[in-house]
Amino acid sequence: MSIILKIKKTDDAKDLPLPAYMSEGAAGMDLYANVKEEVILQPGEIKLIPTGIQIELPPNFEAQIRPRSGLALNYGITLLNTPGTIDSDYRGEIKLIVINLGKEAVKIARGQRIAQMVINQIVRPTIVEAEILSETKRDEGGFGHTGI
Ligand SMILES: O=c1ccn([C@H]2C[C@H](O)[C@@H](COP(=O)(O)OP(=O)(O)OP(=O)(O)O)O2)c(=O)[nH]1
Repeated sequence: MSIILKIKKTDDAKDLPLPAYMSEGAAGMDLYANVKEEVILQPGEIKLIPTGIQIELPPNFEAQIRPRSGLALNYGITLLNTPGTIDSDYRGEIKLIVINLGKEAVKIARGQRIAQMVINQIVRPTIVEAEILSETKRDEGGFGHTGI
């Protein structure tokens, strides 16, 4: 399926590249850190890192912002709320809630590829309150009920 994703750079990010897919089959496009100068994240520290982009998704689509595995494995850098949800009616700058779960301080430079964004189609069902739900063999069993 091919859709259009409109991306607007914020005024302070005109020099950064547009997000891009880094390989032919990449699911996520990499997002850049729109920080004025280098930011240091101490172990355990959380910072809101702007990406310099605002987007317009078609209705019934969402964007998920996710960590990059290399940064997670090598530095313990991840997104606290992964996957972050970007709603189709959100027009603000996309920002990343970045946390350093590693043991060392980590530097984030301007223009660094800090996270990735995956576009998904979503289903918004009509919500119906019900007193009775259909019976199943599993019934209320869960949380390892079929064995570990
Ligand atoms: O990591 C994130 C998560 C969200 N957003 C933006 C886009 C999203 O559409 C909006 C609201 O996010 P969410 O629904 O997760 O936040 P909320 O805490 O439920 O706030 P709201 O009441 O504004 O929906 O904030 C980001 O830029 N980064």
